Amino acid sequence: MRISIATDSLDGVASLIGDELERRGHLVTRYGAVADPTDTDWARVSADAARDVAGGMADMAIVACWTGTGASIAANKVPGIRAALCTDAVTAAGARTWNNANVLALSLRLVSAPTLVEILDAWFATPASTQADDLVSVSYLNTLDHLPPND
Ligand SMILES: O=C(CO)[C@H](O)[C@H](O)COP(=O)(O)O
Repeated sequence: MRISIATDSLDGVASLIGDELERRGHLVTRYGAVADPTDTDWARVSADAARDVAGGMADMAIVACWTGTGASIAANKVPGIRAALCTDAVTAAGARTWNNANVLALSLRLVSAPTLVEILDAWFATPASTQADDLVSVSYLNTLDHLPPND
């Protein structure tokens, strides 16, 4: 797969994300600190990676910051993106199954190297659900991109 990744620092597992993806045979595009250590704007670099997915230049993205919250919020601002902040493999599997998540957001504070491997194992092994109720929910989620606030 083509996977865009972004981090706002080189803390924790930041550098391992791209290395682990390449070890699994994915084609990785790097944004933010993992491309240039001085590029630390979590909002912009997360949106850059998410835009690759929305624009069809990447199949998925992984965005990370210290908490994971800013990275996930920024990615979710990009129309077409369903970013999920995951701290363990069970959450990652659920994000793929129920949310058809196309961006994985990570906390560099919370995710250790072994947990990163578990999360990636679950993320890539789990397809999106084809159950009718899940398809309805994800379809509704996609309409939210185009609704004015409060509608
Ligand atoms: O978690 C984050 C945003 O959600 C950032 O990684 C955090 O704010 C970065 O802090 P600093 O600029 O002090 O390194």
